[in-house]
Amino acid sequence: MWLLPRSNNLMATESFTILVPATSANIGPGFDVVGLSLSLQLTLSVKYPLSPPPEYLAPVITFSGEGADEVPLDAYKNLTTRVALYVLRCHGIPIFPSHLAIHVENEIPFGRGLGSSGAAVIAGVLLGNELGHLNLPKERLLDFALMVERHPDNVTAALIGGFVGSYLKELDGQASEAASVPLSEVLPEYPPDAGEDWGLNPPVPPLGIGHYVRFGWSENIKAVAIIPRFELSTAKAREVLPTQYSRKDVVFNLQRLAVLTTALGQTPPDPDLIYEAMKDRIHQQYRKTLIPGLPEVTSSITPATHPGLLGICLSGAGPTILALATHGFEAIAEDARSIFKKFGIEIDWKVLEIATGCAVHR
Ligand SMILES: Nc1ncnc2c1ncn2[C@@H]1O[C@H](COP(=O)(O)OP(=O)(O)OP(=O)(O)O)[C@@H](O)[C@H]1O
Ligand SMILES: N[C@@H](CCO)C(=O)O
Repeated sequence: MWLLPRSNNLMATESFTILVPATSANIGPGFDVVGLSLSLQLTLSVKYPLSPPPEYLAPVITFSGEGADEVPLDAYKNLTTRVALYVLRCHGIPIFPSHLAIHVENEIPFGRGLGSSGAAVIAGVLLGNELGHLNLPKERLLDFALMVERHPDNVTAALIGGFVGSYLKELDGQASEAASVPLSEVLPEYPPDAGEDWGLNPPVPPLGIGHYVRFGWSENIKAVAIIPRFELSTAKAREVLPTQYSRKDVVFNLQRLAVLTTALGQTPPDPDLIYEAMKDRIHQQYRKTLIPGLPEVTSSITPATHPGLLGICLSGAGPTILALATHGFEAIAEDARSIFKKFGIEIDWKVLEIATGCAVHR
């Protein structure tokens, strides 16, 4: 019988790749309700030895692409690994495997309304699920994601893929108490050598927080992402929103959203129906103070002036503008560039496909 030398055993590694798409939330009237997965990816390549050397080594993260110059590489500060640790700790696993190496390649710009944080959260939930061999179903993965990112639109679309609508279940007393724990407690920044307190009693998510459905999507429709070269945090873009709305404005959005969820699945898509159905009165008008040029871009670029355009709106919390179109992409984007330029804002633009949801490859 041949025995493998010990050094070969040390080389045996567990490795897998996690892929999560960008997302655009709201699509006009569906504030905190609908999301669309887009063909920009967050990719994690994960590796660790099956028989590590005896001395524990904390995870090493390397990062390339969008956000590389600002993202924390300490696993106890990085959003993705903190979420993974939260999932592990909820299952009684206090630490990452020793000698864990994670390389991140990121195409999703930070703080632009393209779901970078939602993708990071879903990547973290999937990472925890894989490292802990937890085998959690999608519904449970969503519960964990919703404990961290409390609006369901981005994370659900990143998890499920396509054009997705979701709602949060009203929770009973005890469950809603667990779900209302401050984020700082869900994701404490425990240093690797904290010793005694590994925080093994984090608030476990209540079961079945989020519920979703995927709508149809006409394959002729592409998304033009017009991306201003500045960041706007979701937190800041939510602070400017009112806490109460008039019945008129709520009905305005509900009417449009009801039409939009079916209209975007029809072939050929109808620009007259969709352009009006992508208008909003719940969030965009309040965010214009943070995004100079927003109303000018959304009102000047129409199906009449730009053949191929179906509708135009703020992507997520902004500042990216999302134009849905069947053709004429360059004219839409370049005219948006000229308008933004008048407000001193430079942009980049990309034509994106509607993507499938997240995936794990072993
Ligand atoms: N891949 C990542 N790894 C770690 N942290 C990330 C990653 N992507 C985003 N983040 C964190 O999320 C922050 C951006 O989140 P924010 O919610 O403000 O914007 P967004 O998710 O890009 O936009 P929106 O939610 O409107 O689509 C970044 O500044 C960074 O702290
Ligand atoms: N629905 C959220 C999306 C942010 O990612 C918002 O508009 O604030």
